[in-house]
Amino acid sequence: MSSRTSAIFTLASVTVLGGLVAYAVYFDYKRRNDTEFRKQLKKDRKRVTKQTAQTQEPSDGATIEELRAALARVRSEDVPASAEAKEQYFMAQVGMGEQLCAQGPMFHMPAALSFYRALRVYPSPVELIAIYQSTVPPPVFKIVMELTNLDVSTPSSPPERSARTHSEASEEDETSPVRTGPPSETSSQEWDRLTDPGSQTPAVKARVEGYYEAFPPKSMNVSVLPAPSDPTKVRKVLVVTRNFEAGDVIYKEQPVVAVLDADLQGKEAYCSHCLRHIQKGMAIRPDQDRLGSVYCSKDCQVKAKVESQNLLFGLEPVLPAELDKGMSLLTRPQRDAAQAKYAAHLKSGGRSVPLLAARFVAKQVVIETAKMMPVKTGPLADELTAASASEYSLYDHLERLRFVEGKANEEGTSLLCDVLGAALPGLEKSLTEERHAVYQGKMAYNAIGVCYSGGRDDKPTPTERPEDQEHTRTPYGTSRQIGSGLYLVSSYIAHSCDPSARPSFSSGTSELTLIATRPLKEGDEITMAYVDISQHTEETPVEARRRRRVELARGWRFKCECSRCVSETADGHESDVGIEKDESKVEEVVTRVETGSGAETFLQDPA
Ligand SMILES: C[S@@+](CC[C@H](N)C(=O)[O-])C[C@H]1O[C@@H](n2cnc3c(N)ncnc32)[C@H](O)[C@@H]1O
Repeated sequence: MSSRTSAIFTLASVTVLGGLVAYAVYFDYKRRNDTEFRKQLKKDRKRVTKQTAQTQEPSDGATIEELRAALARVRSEDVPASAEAKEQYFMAQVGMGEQLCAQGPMFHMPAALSFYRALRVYPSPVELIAIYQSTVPPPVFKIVMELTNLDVSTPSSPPERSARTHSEASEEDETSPVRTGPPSETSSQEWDRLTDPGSQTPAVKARVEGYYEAFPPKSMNVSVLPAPSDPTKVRKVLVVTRNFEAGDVIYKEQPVVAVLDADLQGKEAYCSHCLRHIQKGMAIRPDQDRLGSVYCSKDCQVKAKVESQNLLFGLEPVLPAELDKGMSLLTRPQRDAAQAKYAAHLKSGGRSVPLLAARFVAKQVVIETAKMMPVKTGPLADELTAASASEYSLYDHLERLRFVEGKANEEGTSLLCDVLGAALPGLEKSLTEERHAVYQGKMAYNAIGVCYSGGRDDKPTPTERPEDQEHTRTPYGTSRQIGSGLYLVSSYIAHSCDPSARPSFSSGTSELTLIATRPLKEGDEITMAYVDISQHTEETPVEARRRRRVELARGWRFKCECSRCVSETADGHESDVGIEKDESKVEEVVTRVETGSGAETFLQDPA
């Protein structure tokens, strides 16, 4: 390969990878939810096909060496084993291929590779080749066929389905595989049927229905079940799957992301990663850290860096050296400037939710990037290998969580997008203002306060109005917490003023230990107190009840219906708590797939 071609490939591969990761994080969401987006894709595809046909462009001049190298790479990749995983992989690869095609001739090779990967797992390859033939731009289709030919003719080829694909295809179609002109309407419809997960094929349905079989893991002794009071089955409760005595540990859970409270950032008292208390003089402070993070150990420093800190606030390459090839040096000034602005924005806001959401986005990117690397190395190798093997992504987990819509923040989204795009061009496409608002809404609604050893009593008194203050779920009171985290399983625990369990942070870190507060029988619901439910010395019982109910209404926008409130309010002392009905919701797509209904049946009202 000439040095010029090689340089173009380096640039393209970095951009393409950024685009692919962005795809993995965002594109699937759009394709599932947004018909306009799908229409636009179809238009882009037609436009590119037409342009290509008019210019009679050859197939990008991929040499046999380049094709061989590409084929070897694809062959070395694992193919998912289960039918569901194959379907998911298929849809992801076709989606990537479509997106890459729409970006023009420079992306024909990576586009063809995506379509070729999809072909390897599709149960009816002949049918798929026929569809490719009429829907994929001819130069891309030509590369797909060249790869297929090469696969069949190369002796070391493993006995994969692609060989069958080619021979069957040859038998069926002896004419030139390349047709010109835009795809027909019929083929577009076929394409949409195949690639639209909303079409609810049996495998997609099984995957959706199987989610709460696989999650939470059986070892955690809990299950997520439809709330008995909800006929739509969209509302969920967490129940124990075996008996427990009062004081027993039900499970332990690590946060997906956690942050220190803003006033503790930059101090040397707590670890910015695991939130552990740090003895005086023992903090590890990296040379350059825009947020002033400190760590209790080298291990925490490295984990934080890999999970999100480098992407958001560091200047080291985001990709492995063989892919980065010096690109990170070129993008360094732009990255530096974007991060400085974003860090200043976060510091001036002084809130936890934007940082929790940014860390969540970064962690998704890290996992999706790792999925594209055949070998996982480094401090998160085990976690990344498990995440890659799992049928469900972080996105699947977050998508199902309840939330209250937050306000979009144009500046925050644009600054975070600048950081992402400067680190990996194309990545900025993974976030829109609307998605960012949903991420933040979910963090705000589900985060649990981390508090151990009685908590602290030096938190500055908030200056915002009570309804504007950040609330986390904690029976110890937000003012005592040192930080907060998003816990995927514990997010399903409902509130009760007479809870059956309590979160404990007895390890002195952000690891949550759930303890039974009374004997629990298999199938009993787990509840915890989201707020301080004790009666303070200066309060009457009625005042204490009103305080906790108002706090719940302000923070989580629901009117508490726990058994204690129901029995206590039966005395006629219920006063207005500032809300009439539950304002929380799940995303439309969740209701749609879980109830098997159309969007019009989306229920925002509580059961
Ligand atoms: C963090 S989620 C808990 C899981 C949720 N039930 C679900 O369906 O995914 C909190 C939501 O559960 C419901 N909820 C929890 N505790 C409640 C209570 N004591 N009274 C009424 N609704 C409650 C409210 O809809 C609230 O918005």
